[in-house]
Amino acid sequence: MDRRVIGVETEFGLAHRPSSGRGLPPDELARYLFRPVVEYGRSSNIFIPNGSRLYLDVGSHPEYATAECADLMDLLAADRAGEQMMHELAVEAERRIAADGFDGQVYLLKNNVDSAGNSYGSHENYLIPRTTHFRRLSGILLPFLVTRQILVGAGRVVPATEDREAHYAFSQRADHMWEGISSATTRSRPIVNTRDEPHADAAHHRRLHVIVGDSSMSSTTSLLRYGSTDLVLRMVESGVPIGDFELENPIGAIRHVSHDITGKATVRIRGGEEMTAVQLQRGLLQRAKRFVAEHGAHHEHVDRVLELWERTCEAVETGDHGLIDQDIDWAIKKRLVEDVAAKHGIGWDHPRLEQIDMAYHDVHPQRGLFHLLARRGRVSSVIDDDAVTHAMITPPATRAALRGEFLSTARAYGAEHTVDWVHHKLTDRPLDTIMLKDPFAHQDERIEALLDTLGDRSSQLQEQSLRQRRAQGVPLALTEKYHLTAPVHAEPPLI
Ligand SMILES: Nc1ncnc2c1ncn2[C@@H]1O[C@H](COP(=O)(O)OP(=O)(O)OP(=O)(O)O)[C@@H](O)[C@H]1O
Ligand SMILES: [Mg+2]
Repeated sequence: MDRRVIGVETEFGLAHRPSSGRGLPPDELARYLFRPVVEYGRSSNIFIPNGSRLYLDVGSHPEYATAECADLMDLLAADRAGEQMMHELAVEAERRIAADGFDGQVYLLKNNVDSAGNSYGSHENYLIPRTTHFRRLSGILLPFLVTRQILVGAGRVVPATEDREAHYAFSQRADHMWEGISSATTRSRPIVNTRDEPHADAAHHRRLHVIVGDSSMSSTTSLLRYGSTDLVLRMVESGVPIGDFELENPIGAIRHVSHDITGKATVRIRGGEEMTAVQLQRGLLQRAKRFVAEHGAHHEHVDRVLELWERTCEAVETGDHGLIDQDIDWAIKKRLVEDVAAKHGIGWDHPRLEQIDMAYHDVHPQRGLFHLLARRGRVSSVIDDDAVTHAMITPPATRAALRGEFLSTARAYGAEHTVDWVHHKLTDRPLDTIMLKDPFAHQDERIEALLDTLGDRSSQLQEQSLRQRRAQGVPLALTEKYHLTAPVHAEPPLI
């Protein structure tokens, strides 16, 4: 596929720490957090003007699903916009909690395990052609994903268990995966989910749902994560020979690899050969480089992706993690934790280090340790703050742009409406439900015509500036794009 849309869903960890006593129970806290969302959309499961979805499931992990993005930089900005959005909701929740006579701070963590060992996800969605041979896809994709954690894992301080000392692992999610490929997401936690819900024209496309990833704090890590996976998919789709890396036991392998930070752990390829994760990744990287040399780069960041991929393999292989400790989440956090351990003369089993691990993922721009390192210039970045602010209120140039425009316009006119990834409906015109099955199409005459039924948009709608939107008194992502300049149904003139 020449172009691909990608979207990422992130579930966040949530906690309340009052100055004394126990915090609010998780479900109550989640309800506080989502109150502005419910006030905005009368539901805790809504689409918002930047084209994304905010969602509170039965549990208490708020979820943000980015809009479908056709450009990697848009995806990274949309992902970071979700963090910023969650932060603004947390600030508002703290204010409301205080107004109700409680105190304490609200913590939102972009990680994948809480202190009780529960896991929550960061799911990737890739548009793929329906013609992709699923057996071939899984034969290459599974080994890639099982070992991808050495490139883009978020790192984890693992406390001691009966049979293992405390140590540092590549991944947060690895221990929580139970199956290679399956159609269930929650019960069996597969690495790749095959539920067939393409949110596109089912005759031509599928949506590949990757469940295995750790959430990324570093945008450089994100670039490598989505960029390398996209390249592997392109190779599969184009049918070039990639070699046989199929694993004998993917679930055994994913844990084994995660817990050996030396990178020496081997996995068995079906048929007998043993390989380290680095050897396997290097094998795929060599093929990806050859593929790019032969077919050309399909976007401007391909060289950077390949360079990061290579450098990270090198760092794991040589043990010289300094090569990537500004770029790759597990290595950035490992260095941070090691610095603290050295300063205080404590070992991996010290609870303080688990706290540092958690605090790395705190989305609070002042309190979070990743953000602290960013302010000190200790980590690299591939997107800037303005792009993130922009992405909070602006959909990417895909079908999401139509979704955002539809929502913002209907809201300005006070017209009841419903949208999802594909459907657009004004409640009082149910027969005109519009389906947008092409995720790339960001213009559509049917949407324009439907919105025209609401009024003369060019004379009646005024777009709000960023400053005006910030002054609306709600989290930025939930502000109105348009202001209605004149009443729509004017009184009939008096004769
Ligand atoms: N055609 C598509 N191809 C790839 N990704 C898509 C496509 N359409 C939408 N997406 C992305 O897929 C994700 C869907 O998120 P959503 O949480 O709604 O789905 P889900 O995980 O299947 O549902 P749930 O979380 O309710 O189980 C979003 O990030 C969105 O941008
Ligand atoms: Mg989801």
